[in-house]
Amino acid sequence: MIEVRGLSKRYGGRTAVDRLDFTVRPGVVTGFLGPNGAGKSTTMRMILGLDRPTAGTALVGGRPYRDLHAPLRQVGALLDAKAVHGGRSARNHLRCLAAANAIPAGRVEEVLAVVGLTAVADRPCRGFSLGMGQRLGIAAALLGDPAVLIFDEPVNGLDPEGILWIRTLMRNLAAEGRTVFVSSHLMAEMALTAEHLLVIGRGRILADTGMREFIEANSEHYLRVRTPRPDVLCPLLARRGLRVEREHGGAFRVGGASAPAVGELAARAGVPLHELSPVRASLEEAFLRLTGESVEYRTDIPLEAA
Ligand SMILES: Nc1ncnc2c1ncn2[C@@H]1O[C@H](COP(=O)(O)OP(=O)(O)OP(=O)(O)O)[C@@H](O)[C@H]1O
Repeated sequence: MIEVRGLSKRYGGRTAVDRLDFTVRPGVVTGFLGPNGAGKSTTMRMILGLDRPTAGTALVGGRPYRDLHAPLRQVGALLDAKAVHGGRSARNHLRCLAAANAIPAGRVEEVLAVVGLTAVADRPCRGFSLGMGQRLGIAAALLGDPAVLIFDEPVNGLDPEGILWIRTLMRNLAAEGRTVFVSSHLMAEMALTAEHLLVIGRGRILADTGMREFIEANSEHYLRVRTPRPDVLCPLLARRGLRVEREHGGAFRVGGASAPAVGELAARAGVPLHELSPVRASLEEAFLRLTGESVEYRTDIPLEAA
């Protein structure tokens, strides 16, 4: 379990993390989602004792990180996969970490097998691809068989096979009863991986909710309607209490009605329809709406044109 209370971090006059309160529970993958610069890495670094909070506390298994007796056995983290000495082999890198943390050498072979690096374990890490580097970072995180795992943007730059592998691994680790806390700025990826969701924007928590609840609350259904006679159809729909909004490109967005109902209404009024399609707003749109005010670096391109 990770417990964060009133956690804040200021850099000079700038607040990176602003009085965060949340709990990350075991047994599920918890996604930590926010746009660039939202404060995800800073929060994770404070949980891991790498940054000192300006205020508040972060506890791992009931203690601050610096008070853990055998940190690598209690919490494993993937922060920066490139933080490995390039001349060293994967096996040697993991053996050094194991020796420094009183972890049996046999565990190195186990984690190499889990991440699929056994065949290349004696090659120097400098020749590793991005995906292999991520796998090595994850092997190091798993080395102490910890109950808590923290992954900062683990799928960044990976190919679809690597993404699928990490997603499955995280879900399996959670199914074993571990606490799995993973950051991302990609809503669609999180929707496939996490069961619980923490959304952060400008250092503040914007949502702390089950993924299913988030999807249900934010997956808006509507119909996209195109007609050469909007002057007839739109007032007809509005009179029935339906929400009608004009979209870019001349189509209309109709909420609160089924496609057959709108089709029959149009037919009875003799209005031709050029399009009548059910649409489900993407989770990415819901995420952008939620964090829209908190994005640090924005362009002024409207959502639908982007
Ligand atoms: N060492 C530092 N000194 C000054 N400002 C910092 C430092 N580290 C982070 N910041 C600032 O704190 C804010 C939060 O940064 P952080 O890296 O935690 O965000 P993030 O959500 O992890 O973003 P990203 O997805 O881009 O990694 C940003 O405005 C960043 O510029």
